[in-house]
Amino acid sequence: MAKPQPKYLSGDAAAINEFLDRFDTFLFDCDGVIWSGDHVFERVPETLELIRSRGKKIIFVTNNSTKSREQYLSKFTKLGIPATADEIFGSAYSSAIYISRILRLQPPRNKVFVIGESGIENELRAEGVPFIGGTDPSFLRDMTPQDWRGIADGSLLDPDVGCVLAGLDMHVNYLKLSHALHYLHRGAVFLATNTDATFPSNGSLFPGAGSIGTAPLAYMSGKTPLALGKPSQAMLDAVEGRFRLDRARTCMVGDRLNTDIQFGVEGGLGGTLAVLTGVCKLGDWEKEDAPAVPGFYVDKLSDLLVAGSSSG
Ligand SMILES: O=C(O)[C@H](O)[C@H](O)COP(=O)(O)O
Ligand SMILES: [Mg+2]
Repeated sequence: MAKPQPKYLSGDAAAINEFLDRFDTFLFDCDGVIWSGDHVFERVPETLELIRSRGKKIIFVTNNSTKSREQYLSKFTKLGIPATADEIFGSAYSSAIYISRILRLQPPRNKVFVIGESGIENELRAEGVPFIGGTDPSFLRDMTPQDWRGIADGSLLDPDVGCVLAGLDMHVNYLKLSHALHYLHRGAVFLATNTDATFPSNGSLFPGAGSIGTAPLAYMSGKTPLALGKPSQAMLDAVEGRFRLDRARTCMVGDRLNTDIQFGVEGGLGGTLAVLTGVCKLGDWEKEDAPAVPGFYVDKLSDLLVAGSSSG
């Protein structure tokens, strides 16, 4: 059976108006759609304003765990993109609420060992979840003979660690991974904020969270983490619960087939829009092993601007 073909919208004002009229809520991915690093794609702020002016709800759903909602709000503000902290739902937040409200680790083994940046730490702190590792400077160094011995005999390990959470860590090293491995050996729950293989930034691709922490730890421990970012339906359920989404009137906009588009398709959302400014390239969805096919696609997000402020 022929694969469904996504509808190309760029340059077609009537089709874009019809597309926008189908949805009340737009879930926007960030890296590769809104920006690439600190570079905001052309006319993205106007495009978001157009969508708001048509009475649509906007929610930013990012797998990037390096920032908390508050830290993202600062980035949006710094880059001149109107947004509120309430509209931001990141994988660091998704992971923190999963740990505090669903996993509910019981003391004393309720501490999290973090492979990741301050975004995870800030969201865990906001949920009252204790943690170690992460950006702690005492982990940003080479292994010493004491480390080898102390990790092996457990004297350097914290007995209260009951979970290892792995995200995008720009400072990962042998010491952190060694601690994480030994906590997993001791039965700690293995979670990942997301498993993206690459990270789109500065117009190119860099190592992603999945390649930095999650995959190496899974390989060395023989364990598979529970991933809490897109395409995880646990994240969509959390977004739905938080924002009272009508899935049929909701569209996921993203640059990656095996996170954003798969998230929307498996979640039964009314639509998915692929944007070709990030990871996904034209026709990737036609490949035999494509994880999902978007309903629509555009070359860049601002192509939606031809619609104009009033519906068709
Ligand atoms: O490696 C990562 O964590 C991802 O590449 C990055 O987070 C993607 O973020 P998103 O496109 O979901 O905003
Ligand atoms: Mg993206």
